[in-house]
Amino acid sequence: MNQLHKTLTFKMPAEASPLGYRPKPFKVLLEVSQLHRRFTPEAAPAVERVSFTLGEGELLALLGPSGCGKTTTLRMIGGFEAPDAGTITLRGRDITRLPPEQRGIGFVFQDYALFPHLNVLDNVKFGLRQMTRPDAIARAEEMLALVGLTGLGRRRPHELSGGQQQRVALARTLAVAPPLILMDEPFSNLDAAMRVETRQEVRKLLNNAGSAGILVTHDQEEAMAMADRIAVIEAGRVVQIGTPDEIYRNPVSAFVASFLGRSNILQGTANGMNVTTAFGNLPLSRAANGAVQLAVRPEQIMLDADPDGAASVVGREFRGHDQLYWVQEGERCMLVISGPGATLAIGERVRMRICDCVVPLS
Ligand SMILES: Nc1ncnc2c1ncn2[C@@H]1O[C@H](COP(=O)(O)OP(=O)(O)OP(=O)(O)O)[C@@H](O)[C@H]1O
Repeated sequence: MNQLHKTLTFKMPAEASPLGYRPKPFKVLLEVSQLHRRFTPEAAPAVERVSFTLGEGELLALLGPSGCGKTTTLRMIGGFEAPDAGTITLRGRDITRLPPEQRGIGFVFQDYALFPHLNVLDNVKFGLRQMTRPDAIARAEEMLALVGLTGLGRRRPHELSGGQQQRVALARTLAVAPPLILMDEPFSNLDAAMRVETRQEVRKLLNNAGSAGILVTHDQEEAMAMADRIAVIEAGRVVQIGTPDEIYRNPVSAFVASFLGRSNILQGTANGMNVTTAFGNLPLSRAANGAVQLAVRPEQIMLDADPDGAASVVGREFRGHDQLYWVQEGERCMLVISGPGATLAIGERVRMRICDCVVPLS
C-alpha cells in the first residue's frame, strides 16, 4: 500500500469565534457601521448593513464575486456614493456626509487615473498644491524614490509599463500621507507575474508609509497574500471577517469554503466534537449537533493506492509542486491534493482517508 500524501494538521484556535472577530493588535482607525445602499426599490440592496473596523496601518481586503457590493462599499467610504443608512467614522470623526476631498482618504483607481498630459513628477505632486513649489518637488521625488522610480520623473505615463504606472498612482496617493488608502482592483491591468511582484511592493510601501488600506478584489490569492484580514462579501453582506488563516481554516459556510480556496462539501451527523460521515467518524474543528454540512480541504484527504479500493482516480492535474486528483467513490467526486512524488494513473483504484478535523458549516 502506498501512502502518497502527508496531511497538514489544522489546529483551531480555541478563541476564534465563527465570524472571526477577535481583539486586534491595531488601534481603530476606521469604523463602518450598518452601511446600507439600495440603488432601486425593486432591486436587492447592493450593500446590506455592512459593519467592520479597520486598524491604523492595517490592510483589509473586501473579497467576493462580481456584483456582491465591494466597489459600492469602497465608494461610500471614499465619499463617491452616499449611503441610505449607516455611519463612517475616521479617527473618531463622523465623515459619513463629507465630500471626498474633506475626508483625508486616498484612492487608487483601477485605471490609475494618471493625467496623460503631465509628466510623472507633476502627476505625483498634483495633490501637493498647498506646499511651496520646491517643497512639492522634493516630496514628489522622495515618493518616486520610495516606489523605485527615481529618474523617471520626466516621462509621460504612456512611456511607462503598467506596473510602473501603478506605482506612480500609488506615489501620488502616498505623497499626501493619508492615514487610509482605498484600492479598487489596483492590479487588474497587470499581467500575472507583474501582479505578484507589485502586490508585495504595495504591501511594503503601505507598511513603510504607515498607511492603512482597503483593497477590493475578487482574487482570493491576492487577498490572502496581501491582507491582514479579509471580509468575505456575499450578496451585499459581510458573511465572515478574519485573518486569511482563520477564514481558510474555519470557513462559516459552503460559500466561504469554496470562495477562499477549494473545498469538498460532505454531509454528516454531528455529536459535539465528532461527526459521523461516509468516511467514518471524524473530529470536528468546533462543536455541532445533528445534520451538518462539512468542509474538507483537498489537502486533508490522503490517497492510498489499493486494487480493492472503493474509489478510483477519474482526473489528474500535475502542478509541479503538487498534484490535483478527482477521485470518484459511488456518486461522490472528491478533489484531493497530493504531493509531487508518486503519481496515480487515471482509472487506478484507491482508498481515501480524512486524517484531520473537518469544519461544520452553517
Ligand atoms: N449606479 C448604480 N445603479 C444601479 N445599480 C448599481 C449601481 N452601481 C452598482 N450597482 C449594482 O449594485 C450591485 C453591486 O455592485 P458593485 O459594483 O458594488 O459590485 P462589485 O462587487 O464591486 O462587483 P465587480 O467585482 O464586478 O466590480 C450590482 O448588482 C450592481 O449592478
